[in-house]
Amino acid sequence: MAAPSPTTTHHRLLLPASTTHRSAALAPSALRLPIRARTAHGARICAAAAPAASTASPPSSAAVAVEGKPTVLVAEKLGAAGLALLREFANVDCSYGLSPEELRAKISLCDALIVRSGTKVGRDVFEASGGRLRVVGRAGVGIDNVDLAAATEHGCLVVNAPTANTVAAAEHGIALLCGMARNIAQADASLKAGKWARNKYVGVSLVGKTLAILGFGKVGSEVARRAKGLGMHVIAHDPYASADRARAIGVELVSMEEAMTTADFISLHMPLTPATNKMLNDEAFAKMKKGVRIINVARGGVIDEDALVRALDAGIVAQAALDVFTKEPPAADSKLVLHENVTVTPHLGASTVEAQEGVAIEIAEAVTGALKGELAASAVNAPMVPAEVLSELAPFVVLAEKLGRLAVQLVAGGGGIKSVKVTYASARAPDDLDTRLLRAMITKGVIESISDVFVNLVNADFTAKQRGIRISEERILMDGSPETPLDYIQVQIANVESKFPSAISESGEITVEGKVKDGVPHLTKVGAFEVDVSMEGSLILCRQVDQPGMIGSVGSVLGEENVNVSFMSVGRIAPRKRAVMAIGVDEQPSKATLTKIGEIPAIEEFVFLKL
Ligand SMILES: NC(=O)c1ccc[n+]([C@@H]2O[C@H](COP(=O)([O-])OP(=O)(O)OC[C@H]3O[C@@H](n4cnc5c(N)ncnc54)[C@H](O)[C@@H]3O)[C@@H](O)[C@H]2O)c1
Ligand SMILES: O=C(O)[C@H](O)COP(=O)(O)O
Repeated sequence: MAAPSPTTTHHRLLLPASTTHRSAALAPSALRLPIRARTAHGARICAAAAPAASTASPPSSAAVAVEGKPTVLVAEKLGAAGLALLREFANVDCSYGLSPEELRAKISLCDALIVRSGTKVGRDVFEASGGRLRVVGRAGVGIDNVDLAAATEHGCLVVNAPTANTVAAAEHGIALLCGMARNIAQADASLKAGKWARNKYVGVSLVGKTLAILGFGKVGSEVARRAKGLGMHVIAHDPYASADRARAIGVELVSMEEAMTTADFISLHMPLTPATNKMLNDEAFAKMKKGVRIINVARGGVIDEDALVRALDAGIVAQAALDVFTKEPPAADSKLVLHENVTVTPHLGASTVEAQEGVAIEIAEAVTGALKGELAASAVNAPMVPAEVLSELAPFVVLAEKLGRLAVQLVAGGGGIKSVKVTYASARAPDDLDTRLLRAMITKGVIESISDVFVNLVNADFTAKQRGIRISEERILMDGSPETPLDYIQVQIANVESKFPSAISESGEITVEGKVKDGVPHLTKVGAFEVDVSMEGSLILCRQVDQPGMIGSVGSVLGEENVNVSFMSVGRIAPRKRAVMAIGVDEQPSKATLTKIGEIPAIEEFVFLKL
């Protein structure tokens, strides 16, 4: 029998560069998420080689880049405390005000990018990064300036800083509300222009008026609390908010219709999404009470700005106070900005000293954590797996990837895989076992073995779908203690031929099964044959006639080439019939040695696999 050529894999590290040894996969560091790719830290980092930043930039702080450290490009102003945190871990290149071309040119030298709302991180940026960019940190809440789909497709994690600027944005909303009601900005400008126009700037009172909050999230609820303190009647519309939470603040959740028709003031606090884009349009303004006043510290795009100008001109909207615009900065001749009944600020909602320090720390922690391979609590394009779940699943994560890699190496030809079925056997109730990470790792094991695509938790599902591979999951409820999350994991690949036909189960799929024993992943089943080998190093699977001396024959062929056998296990259907022998080896045997094994008369088929 001709020896099969050793199967090569494209395994890339899941682990930080400091834990590159294979056995480290079982160390606590293995808990770290497979976010980072291609260990960019091996790559040469030289900010000086990057194109010069625009003249608006401060001197590059990564001028003395340390080799082996990741590079973080900070493209917009970030608080000092955040920069200090970043510098402890990475080469930090502060290049503010880059043009899109400059950003594209620089990005292939960066492992992470930090932006605020002023930098568009589109598909072009991910494409230009050449796969090196692993994390985009949005130093703020709104992520509408980041192409999340493109980030996901490129396996790039996007994290934001969701909490640190909440109060600042709410305070700015209240400032705009009060300032608008009392014409503060207009009166200030008028007095400075030498006028004393007391009659012109008579305001309206807030007490007893109805404020409708659209988007009752973090900022919306903080605005509500403060508005209640001003004696306003506060209602809110948010299809996803809990009525209990609203009630606790003394706010009634209402329909969009009711909010539109009853409010004296409307304050916007929803994210910009396809669903909220131009939510306030001609139709919405037509429903509003004549003389309504609008505050927007959310995103300009949630208002149809031309429709707002029409509503202002028609007197439907008495006044508007706007911090955000569809296009920022807006055109110098913007009718909306120049409208006498409109008060504007240049996107200052998050701009307090305190909020910016907080945001900088929040995003620096999220980005460095992600670069270290940890799951970020503020990830916006990856499923969140709580730390305790991650900790107990750690050895199963390793097992899952190895089973995926093993199963795919058993496929004759490697391509043409359409369906992978994963079975999790556990004593836990289905809703008590989070399998997303395991599924991602099996996908990684399968796809990285047959392609050059890098797979991580961010892009696993997308990559499988893109390659037309359906990953289905099934649960088997076992008797026993739910203490251990899983008894075994089985991976099956259907409708393919195998280069080791004994791996095909009775139901016709390539089947491998594994368990974790003492924290170490073990292969426990191949096809219908039960084996038990630790999944380390490489593996030779032989199917032979069950007869004395087989272990010795194979062992001595390996011994002749000084290949160390780490484990050996024989699974058989019945004595003296067929058996499958699984042999773990520390070194890769040469082709000649594999040929010799194939020539042992009782050996009917065999395969060499990398784990
Ligand atoms: N001007 C600024 O500087 C500034 C500062 C912070 C936040 N923001 C903006 O404010 C937005 C809200 O921030 P947050 O921290 O409160 O976010 P959040 O996620 O806590 O709240 C957003 C709320 O909007 C709701 N929502 C979604 N779709 C909706 C719809 N169609 N109608 C009504 N409500 C809807 C969500 O259910 C959620 O409760 C951000 O997305 C950001 O764009 C602006
Ligand atoms: O979404 C946000 O967090 C705010 O709009 C703040 O944006 P900024 O970071 O550009 O000030």
